[in-house]
Amino acid sequence: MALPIKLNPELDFSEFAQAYARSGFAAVNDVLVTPDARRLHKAASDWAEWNLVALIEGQHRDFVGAEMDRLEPARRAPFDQLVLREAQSGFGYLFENVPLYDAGMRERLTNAVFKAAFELTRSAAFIEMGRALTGDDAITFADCQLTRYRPGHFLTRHDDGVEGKNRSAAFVLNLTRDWCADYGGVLTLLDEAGDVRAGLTPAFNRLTLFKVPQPHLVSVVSPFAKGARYAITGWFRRGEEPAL
Ligand SMILES: O=C(O)CCC(=O)C(=O)O
Ligand SMILES: [Fe+2]
Repeated sequence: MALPIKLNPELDFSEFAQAYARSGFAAVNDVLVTPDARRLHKAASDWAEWNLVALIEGQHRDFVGAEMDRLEPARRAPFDQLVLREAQSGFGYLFENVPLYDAGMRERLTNAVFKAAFELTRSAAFIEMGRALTGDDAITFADCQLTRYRPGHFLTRHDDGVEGKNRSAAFVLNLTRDWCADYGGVLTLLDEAGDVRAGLTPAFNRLTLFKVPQPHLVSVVSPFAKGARYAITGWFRRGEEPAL
């Protein structure tokens, strides 16, 4: 069992709650105790068993990331074409993940640090933080995944509103180091006209929270990005937690 991963006890959420109420989003720096954020970043950057997830012909698909990396270019190209076609036609994505919530709930997380991160998102302190930041006392639980975006990965415009999921707010606990906007992977919030309301460049140990539904995207990671964009992304949800 790894040590727990803890929220920074020095944070006062009230000023962020005001920003959230005013603009529908807020960014909280240093959200985790720093050594815990470092531990999580190290576990993610050492991890070799990522799923590659993509939307293909309207279906969510999961692949073994390491196997996809080993494909010869001629065999990989048709896959990439399908992924790009999806993005052209409206909604598409390509990135890697560890399904923290789905695997955690089934007790299938093998990595002790990821398990500690899952436990954090199950804790009363985490749900309390969601309530305090959003002002939504109806929040009862959170679900999430760990994600890695490498060059060429993206998530096109969508609003996170899914019938029956009761999502109050989306959160992105960013764990990316040594990044800048030029590298892409920017969480981009849009207005109704499609103009950019806010661009949140990946930053280590920063939590971004935004109201659902709200149009947003993760910009494509550039070919010259160094390293990868790591984040735990998920939702604070209302009501009864669905059975597995
Ligand atoms: O990683 C992010 O910044 C946002 C991810 C997102 O929008 C989603 O998973 O729905
Ligand atoms: Fe989203």
